[in-house]
Amino acid sequence: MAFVTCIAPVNIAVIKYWGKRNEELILPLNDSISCTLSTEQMCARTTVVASTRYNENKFWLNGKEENSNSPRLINCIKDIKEKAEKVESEASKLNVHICSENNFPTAAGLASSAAGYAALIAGLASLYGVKGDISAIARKGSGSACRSVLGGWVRWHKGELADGSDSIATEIAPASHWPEMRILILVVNDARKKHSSTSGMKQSVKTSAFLKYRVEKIVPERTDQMVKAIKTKDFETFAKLTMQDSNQFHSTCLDTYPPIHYMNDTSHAICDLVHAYNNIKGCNKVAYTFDAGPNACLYMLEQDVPEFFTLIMNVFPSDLDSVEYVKGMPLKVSVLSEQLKELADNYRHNTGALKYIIHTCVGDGPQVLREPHEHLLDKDGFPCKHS
Ligand SMILES: Nc1ncnc2c1ncn2[C@@H]1O[C@H](COP(=O)(O)OP(=O)(O)OP(=O)(O)O)[C@@H](O)[C@H]1O
Ligand SMILES: C[C@@](O)(CCOP(=O)(O)OP(=O)(O)O)CC(=O)O
Repeated sequence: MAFVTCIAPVNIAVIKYWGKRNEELILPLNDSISCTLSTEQMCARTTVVASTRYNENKFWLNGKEENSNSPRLINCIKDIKEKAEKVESEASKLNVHICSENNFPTAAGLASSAAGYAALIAGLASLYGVKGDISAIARKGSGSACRSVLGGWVRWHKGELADGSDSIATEIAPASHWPEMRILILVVNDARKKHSSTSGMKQSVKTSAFLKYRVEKIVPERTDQMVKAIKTKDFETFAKLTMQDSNQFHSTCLDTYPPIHYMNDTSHAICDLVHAYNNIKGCNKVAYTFDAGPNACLYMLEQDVPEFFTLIMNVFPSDLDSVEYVKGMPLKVSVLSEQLKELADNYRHNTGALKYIIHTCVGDGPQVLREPHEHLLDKDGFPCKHS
């Protein structure tokens, strides 16, 4: 029995995917662009094993057995096996046991499905010796997952073909291209969200005329501008486009009937604080973006992190000790100017408005882990006691 364990990253879109033209093949209405986050802080870890001894596929997620017959999982396994047959992989004829864990909240609008399906498909591809593009298969698990099979800055092309074979992800620039880029995730709520992205976007496609306008008129131009801003490392433009696109995505949700609200009062307060801070600094130093949940993902350059982090700590005080409140890469505090102290006083929230903060950076795509102790399945193919 060959075991493969793979870790895969989260990605956060700066041009959002919202709306499908084909539900089954998961084909989007528009191109989208994302940044892959480092797996050092947030990742899905998945172990896969194939054996003649298994009479069915099995799947465990975060220690609990899940349905292994969901159409998305079945489609992904079928597609990767078809590719594996072409390279005459013997293992591809067998059933598989899959065990996965996320080291961050699942289904809370922090892209767990993206990291999870990327880890699964990258793991199966390694098990079966499949080479070449795997983004089109990951896409069938969850649309945004196709962007997590690559590192750095990634574009998911909507594609034109009816079979979806050209709806794939490609790299705009590797993680090393913009090494100063940092990401602060402000976790407002890490509970499972009420409206899934899948059902939310379906309702938007059905009812929002604004979505049609966004897809036809706004995104094509904005995507080109975003590619240029990333390639030239133009933070000012990158930040403006990122915030505008997040706002437009959430406006589309509001234009959906019945309306969908993913952001809450704390999320809106974070937007206001970012704009007030940028205003004081005289340029865009920080950009926010929100996925299908209230949690803020803030992009900024390394040199600006200490000051903005100090401002956040003043605006959103916490009872937690610093290890619990601030996770990920180390963070330094700095001295605030009188003007920023006044800003903090004006925006101060009650203790506990933010649950915690994750500090991370741009990272690479999925990686296969070689050490046996890193597997989540034991020698018989069942979850290890510690997992
Ligand atoms: N590690 C994983 N392996 C396989 N599937 C996973 C994994 N993590 C999450 N999923 C699947 O993704 C579902 C959650 O997806 P959902 O889109 O609701 O939330 P999210 O991905 O965290 O948020 P969003 O896509 O809005 O950022 C889970 O219920 C599960 O089916
Ligand atoms: C708001 C988003 O995060 C939506 C992600 O949607 P999903 O990829 O989770 O949806 P499905 O394809 O139905 O699985 C924006 C984005 O990541 O581009």
